[in-house]
Amino acid sequence: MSDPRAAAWAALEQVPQHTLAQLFAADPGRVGRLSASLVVGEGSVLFDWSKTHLSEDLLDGFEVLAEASNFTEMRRRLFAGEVVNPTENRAAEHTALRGVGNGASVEEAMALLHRMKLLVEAIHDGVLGNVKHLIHVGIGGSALGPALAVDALTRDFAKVDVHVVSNIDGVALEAAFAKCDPATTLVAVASKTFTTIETMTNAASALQWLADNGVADPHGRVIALTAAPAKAVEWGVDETRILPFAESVGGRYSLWSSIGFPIALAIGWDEFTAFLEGAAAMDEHFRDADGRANLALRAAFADQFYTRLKGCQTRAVFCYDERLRLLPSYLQQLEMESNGKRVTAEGDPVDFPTAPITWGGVGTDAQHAVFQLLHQGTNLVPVDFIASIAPGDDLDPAHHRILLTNCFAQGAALMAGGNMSADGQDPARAFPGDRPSATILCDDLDPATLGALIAFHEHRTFANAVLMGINAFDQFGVELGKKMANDIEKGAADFDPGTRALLAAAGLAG
Ligand SMILES: O=P(O)(O)OC[C@H]1O[C@](O)(CO)[C@@H](O)[C@@H]1O
Repeated sequence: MSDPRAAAWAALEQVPQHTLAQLFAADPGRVGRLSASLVVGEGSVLFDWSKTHLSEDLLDGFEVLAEASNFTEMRRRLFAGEVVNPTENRAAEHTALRGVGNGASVEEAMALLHRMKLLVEAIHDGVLGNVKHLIHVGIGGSALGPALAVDALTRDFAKVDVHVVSNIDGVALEAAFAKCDPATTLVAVASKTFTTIETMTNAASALQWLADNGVADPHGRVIALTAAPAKAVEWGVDETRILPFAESVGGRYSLWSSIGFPIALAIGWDEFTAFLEGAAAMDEHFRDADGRANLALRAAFADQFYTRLKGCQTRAVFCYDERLRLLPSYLQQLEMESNGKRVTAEGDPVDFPTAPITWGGVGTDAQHAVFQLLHQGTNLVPVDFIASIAPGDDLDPAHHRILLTNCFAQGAALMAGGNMSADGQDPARAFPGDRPSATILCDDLDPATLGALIAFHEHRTFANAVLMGINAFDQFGVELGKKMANDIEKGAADFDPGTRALLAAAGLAG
C-alpha cells in the first residue's frame, strides 16, 4: 500500500481489541501508564485515560499513524508560525500569545498584549471615569471564550461586571441592558473581521441605548477588539481604544488575544497573565512530548479509535464543576468548527468520519437528564469527566464530596456495568458496561488551570486534524447560510417554495 496513512489504519484495524475489564486485569500498571499529571501554575492537572480502550498495541499502532501523518513536522510548523491552514494560506499563531512560538510572532503578540494591559489598567485606575459594567458584544470565537472564562473565574469577585452578548435576538441585549447602568458602562465590540452582522447590529443598538440614556459621546465608550483595526476606525472608534490582534489568530483560538479583554478587565492583569501562563505550560508539553506521552496526542488517539474504529458519532464532556458550565459550548465550536470537514487538507473527499458531535453538560445535573442513554442506550458515547479537587464553594464540604464521588462513580459504573435486579436477570435493569471515559482532575480551578485546560483541547483538536489529514483552521461551512440570510436582508434571494412560504408567513416576503 503506497499511502502510509492508509497502511497505518489498515494495521490498526487488525489490532485485537479488548474490554476495559480485560485491559485492567492484564496490566496492573495500566493506571500509571495511562494517567499523567502536568504541573500548571501552583498546582497540577491529572489526565487519566486508563478507562479508554487504548491498549499498548493500539498505542503502538497510533504512534505509527502519527508518523505516517507527519505529526512531528505539522507540530513544528504550528509552533514555527508556518502555514498550517492551506486553504487560506495562513499560520495559526494562538500559541504566540502565550509566549510559545516563533520569535517575531511572540514579540508582536507581546507588544499587542502590552497595549491591552495599559488600557485595562487605565480603566481600573479610572482614566475612563467610573466603569462598573462592560457589555461585550461578539459571536462565536469572539464571545464563547470570554463568556466561559469570565463565568468560570469571577464567581467570588470581578473588578468589572461583564455581560457577554452574542445573539442577534434583541432579547439577549435587553437582558444585559437591564443589569447595567449606562453612565458606568463600556461597550466592547469584539469581531475579528469587524463585519459580522450580529455583532455590528448589537454594537449599534448598544450605542443607541447609551445615547438614549444620556451618554453624550457613546462612541467614546467603545473598545474595539479586532484584527481589522481600519474597519473599527471607519465605524467611529478612536484609535486609542482599538486593541488589534494578528490575522493569523483564528476566531475560535482568539480568547488569548485582545478578544480576552473582558477577561482581563474582570479578573485583573496578573490573573490574566496566569491564564496565559497555564496555557503556555500545556503548549510546552505539547511541543516537546512525543508519542503516547503527549497528553493531547494520546487523547486524539482515543478520539480516533472511537470515531473511526468504533463508529461513535458523538463525544460528550461533563464538567463536575458549575464554574465550567460553559465549557461544553466552547468545545463545540472549537472541535466542530475546526474538524467538521469533508475534504482533506489537499481538497480530496474523505472516506472516513471526521469530527464527532461534541456535546455535554454539568454534573451532577446531567446524571438526572441524559446519563440514562450513556449507561443503557444503544449509542456508544466516549465521555470526558472534568473536575477539581479543591471546591469552588465555601459551604458544607459535603457538597463537594458528593460532587466528586458522583463523578468518579459514573466513570466506574460506565466501565463495570452489571445488573441491578434482585436475581440479576432483568434485562431492563442490565448495564452492559465496558463504556469508556477519561477524567481530567485539576488540583484547583484557577486561571492557570483553565488556560491549560483550554490549550489542551486546542492541541487535541489540532492533533486529531493531523491524524485525519484535514485542515483544522478554516471554516467555510459557516458561509453559505450567512450569505443566504444576507441575501434575504437585501431582498436579493430566490428561494425554494418552502422557504418562500416561511418568509411570507413571517411577513418577510419581497
Ligand atoms: O469575530 P468575527 O469576525 O465577528 O467572527 C465571529 C465568528 O464567526 C465565524 O466566522 C463563524 O460564523 C467564527 O469562526 C467566528 O468565531
